Amino acid sequence: MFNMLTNKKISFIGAGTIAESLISGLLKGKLVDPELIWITNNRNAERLQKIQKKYDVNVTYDRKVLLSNANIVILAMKPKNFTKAMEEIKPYTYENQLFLSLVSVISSVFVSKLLGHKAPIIRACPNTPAAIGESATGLAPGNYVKNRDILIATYLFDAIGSVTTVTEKEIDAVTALAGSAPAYIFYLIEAMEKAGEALGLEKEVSKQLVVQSLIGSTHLIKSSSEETSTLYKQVMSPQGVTEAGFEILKQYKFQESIIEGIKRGTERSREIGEILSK
Ligand SMILES: NC(=O)C1=CN([C@@H]2O[C@H](COP(=O)(O)OP(=O)(O)OC[C@H]3O[C@@H](n4cnc5c(N)ncnc54)[C@H](OP(=O)(O)O)[C@@H]3O)[C@@H](O)[C@H]2O)C=CC1
Ligand SMILES: O=C(O)[C@@H]1CCC=N1
Repeated sequence: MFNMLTNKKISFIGAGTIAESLISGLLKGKLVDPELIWITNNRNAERLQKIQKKYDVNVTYDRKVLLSNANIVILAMKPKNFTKAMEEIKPYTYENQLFLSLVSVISSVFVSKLLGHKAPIIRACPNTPAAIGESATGLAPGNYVKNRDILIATYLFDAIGSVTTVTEKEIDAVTALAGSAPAYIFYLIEAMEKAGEALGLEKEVSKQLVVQSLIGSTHLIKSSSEETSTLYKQVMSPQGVTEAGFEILKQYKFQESIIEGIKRGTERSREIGEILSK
């Protein structure tokens, strides 16, 4: 299949967790030439050197060099650093560049306002499994986006996992659900590891059992047409081991806490967007 990223210069504003996940996934998938990846950060020169050494990409603090002839600009800084970072790049940005904003809490209207021109903006919320080509990404086309821009963005994120296109109104929920999901899952794994250890199992034995159970369960749910509730009820023998455990989960409102957590995350995403877009 034709590689839509061939010969495209991709410039990253931000060299942190999610930027590295994307770079790792793109290079592992041989989608882009490291020669055409450029990256900067705020001031952590040691971090930039580490990224350059590990991935053989280009690093610079010269925004003009970073952005000259860039086809795709990936905004990967934290919301609190967004405005300053945009002020620094604005003079070197052009309307024919596609902006993929991973700062998914900030509206495309605000991004366009800071750019001061009509470059296409697509809000994207990947997650850290992008590093191994397993991201769950939500894409929300923003301002001045043409079909070709969506095709390129979809191609890029599809190559490092799965992509779902949503509206800008939905991206806050996607950020809280999918962007944060790896943290929720690792938190669950940690709890199950601790349970194993509390019951006298070796830490590594607990981890191996829990992680493989998660891998198996995700593969099973992906290949099954059954309802999720059916899949967990199939495990439960009446008055058995699992049912006894579920009584405690229900007593501690396990599902309610997850639902409320993701709702709060969605709220927080909207709050940050509103605060920063003033
Ligand atoms: N982490 C995740 O799983 C996900 C994160 N996101 C979003 O991605 C964005 C980045 O998150 P994450 O990677 O975790 O954050 P990190 O803190 O790991 O990385 C942020 C990066 O932005 C850089 N930066 C700060 N100010 C500037 C500036 N003025 N110019 C250029 N670069 C700058 C930092 O540089 P320095 O180190 O020098 O300060 C750092 O490299 C956030 O908006 C987050 O909401 C979205 C989905 C998932
Ligand atoms: O926690 C955060 O704000 C970012 C967005 C989703 C994952 N990390």
